[in-house]
Amino acid sequence: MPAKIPATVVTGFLGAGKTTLIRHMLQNAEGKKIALIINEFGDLGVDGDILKGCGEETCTEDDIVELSNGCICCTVADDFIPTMEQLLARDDKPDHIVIETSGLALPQPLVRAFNWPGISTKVTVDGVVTVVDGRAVHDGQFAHNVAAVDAQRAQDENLDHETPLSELFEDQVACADMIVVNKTDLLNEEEAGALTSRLKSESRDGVQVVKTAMGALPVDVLLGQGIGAEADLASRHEIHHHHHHDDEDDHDHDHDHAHEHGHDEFESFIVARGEVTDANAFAEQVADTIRANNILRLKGFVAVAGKPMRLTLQAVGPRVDTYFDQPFGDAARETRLVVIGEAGLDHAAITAALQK
Ligand SMILES: Nc1nc2c(ncn2[C@@H]2O[C@H](COP(=O)(O)OP(=O)(O)OP(=O)(O)O)[C@@H](O)[C@H]2O)c(=O)[nH]1
Repeated sequence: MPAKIPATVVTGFLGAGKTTLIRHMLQNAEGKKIALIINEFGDLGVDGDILKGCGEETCTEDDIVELSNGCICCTVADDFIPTMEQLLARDDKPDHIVIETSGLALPQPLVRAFNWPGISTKVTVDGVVTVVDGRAVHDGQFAHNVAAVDAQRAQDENLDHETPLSELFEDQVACADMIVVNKTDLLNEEEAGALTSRLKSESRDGVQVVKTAMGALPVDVLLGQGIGAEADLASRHEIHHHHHHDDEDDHDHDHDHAHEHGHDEFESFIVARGEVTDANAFAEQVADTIRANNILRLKGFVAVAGKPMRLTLQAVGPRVDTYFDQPFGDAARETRLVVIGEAGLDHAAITAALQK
């Protein structure tokens, strides 16, 4: 059976920076063929035009599909599923599918749609990325232009118009596998750090919170999370429960000290080593290293003593997946891992921890 095509769901309020982030991703796709499904919201197809205008080989007009029948979570069966089926029936299959939801759709019903027969065997949810307007959320407004969000809500009778924005926001956070705090150019270092800690405490365990401006995140950080969110719906509460975070003082302790004002840079480096004796123990060792060093992604191949096959290792946050993929053949039996994180990673400590 061919491998399932990974699909990333990008959610976040109007104006949070979803289109900006996706555009940056398409322009830096590094040869990945990405198909986009955009859920425009009864408007002029602006996002689609912006993205089609990006002029990259990797995003021809054919690769962009627009849904315009309103809120994606209300029209899953009529609109989203057929669109997805068409995309999957093409000869020229994408390497990755990115779905931009209109700002108000709850991601949960969309994720659930991936369990649909005919879809579930071909696609899997790679991860849900929630983009937040750092400035607006810090200020307790959630969106830059609250009036515009309200107007958007009023346009669609399918949408519940009563739920406060704060609760919709919490639903988006609860469903996220990665939270992108965008617009850090409008926050100072301390504000960005406080917001990051707050979002970490409000999201599920292991969810990554990354800061950026103009959505400028490496494709490797955004895509390839391999979460399989459709199988894990129960943990993504749709119904909002109030959590009390009265531990304001704690914020100082897990404060993320940004190394510079404005947006963070990312870096990656390679750690090589010889064979490992025990695959499971090594996976634990990798998870510990990730936790101790704030690593976003770690992936590569591992040589395990006595095994002719190489072990593929993929980690997103502390979640480490491994599988034997193919024989080493004539290739050197060595372990090579790529470590990705925000700039300032402790190369020496990480290398030592992985070479132990
Ligand atoms: N200052 C600042 N502005 C940004 C940043 N990212 C995006 N913007 C601007 O914010 C506005 C909204 O960005 P979009 O990417 O269109 O936001 P969106 O989430 O796609 O919004 P909709 O498609 O309208 O739901 C645009 O004018 C962007 O140029 C950022 O990091 N900093």
